[in-house]
Amino acid sequence: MSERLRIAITKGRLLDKSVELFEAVGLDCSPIKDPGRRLVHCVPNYPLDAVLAKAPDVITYVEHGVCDLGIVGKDTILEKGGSFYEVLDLGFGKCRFALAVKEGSDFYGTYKTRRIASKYPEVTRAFFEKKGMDVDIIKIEGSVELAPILDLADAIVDIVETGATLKANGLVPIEDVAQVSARLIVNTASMKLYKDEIADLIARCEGELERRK
Ligand SMILES: Nc1ncnc2c1ncn2[C@@H]1O[C@H](COP(=O)(O)OP(=O)(O)OP(=O)(O)O)[C@@H](O)[C@H]1O
Ligand SMILES: O=P(O)(O)OC[C@H]1O[C@H](OP(=O)(O)OP(=O)(O)O)[C@H](O)[C@@H]1O
Repeated sequence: MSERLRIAITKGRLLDKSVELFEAVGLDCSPIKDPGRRLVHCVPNYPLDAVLAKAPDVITYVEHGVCDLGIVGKDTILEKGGSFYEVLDLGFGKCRFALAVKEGSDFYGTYKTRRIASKYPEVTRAFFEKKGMDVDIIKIEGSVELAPILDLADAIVDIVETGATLKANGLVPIEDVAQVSARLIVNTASMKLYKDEIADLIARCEGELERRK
């Protein structure tokens, strides 16, 4: 009798593509496709329960072992960090972190300490530390593009997918910070305790990702 695993899946953008991948490898995800307000769903034909959570909480549940696996964006992993195995790049949820400024501004030309607004202060801090630049970082919770428009910041570090939001708000990306996509992560103890069960799910996903190439 194989153990019943529990996976935390990021709600929102990544949920549909996660369901698509699991259905492609034979898991019946019909309960998850119409979740309503229910947060825990059982996959009827595979020993897996799905927990629908906010991105940073996926990492928390996997790190604490209350979920054996998780699907979360590389952006959240870079921002929050943590102790778990990152076992697969799932190939969807593709976007990137970029440094962006108001069109026409000379970000690198000034000698004053620059102010950077971001929803991802740790990613921002690491990026500028690597460049040996001292910056002031202002944490913004969303719609980060407002910060340079309101002259709160000289630049932002934010997620860019199509570039439409930057363009619509008169901002331009001047440097890429990191590539982002959805990742499958695994609790370190679960990887040992449920090696065969986890290996089966990883192998199924790897096979499907190979077929998609
Ligand atoms: N254009 C995008 N904006 C934000 N996240 C994106 C985008 N494209 C892909 N992603 C990926 O989707 C994941 C979840 O995005 P989603 O919009 O569902 O939640 P969120 O914006 O991070 O959270 P919330 O807006 O609820 O605070 C992100 O962590 C990222 O990995
Ligand atoms: O390059 P684009 O295709 O325009 O996508 C990038 C935008 O998408 C996200 O906004 P969203 O409103 O989804 O999330 P937020 O609440 O974090 O701003 C992100 O914060 C950017 O603003």
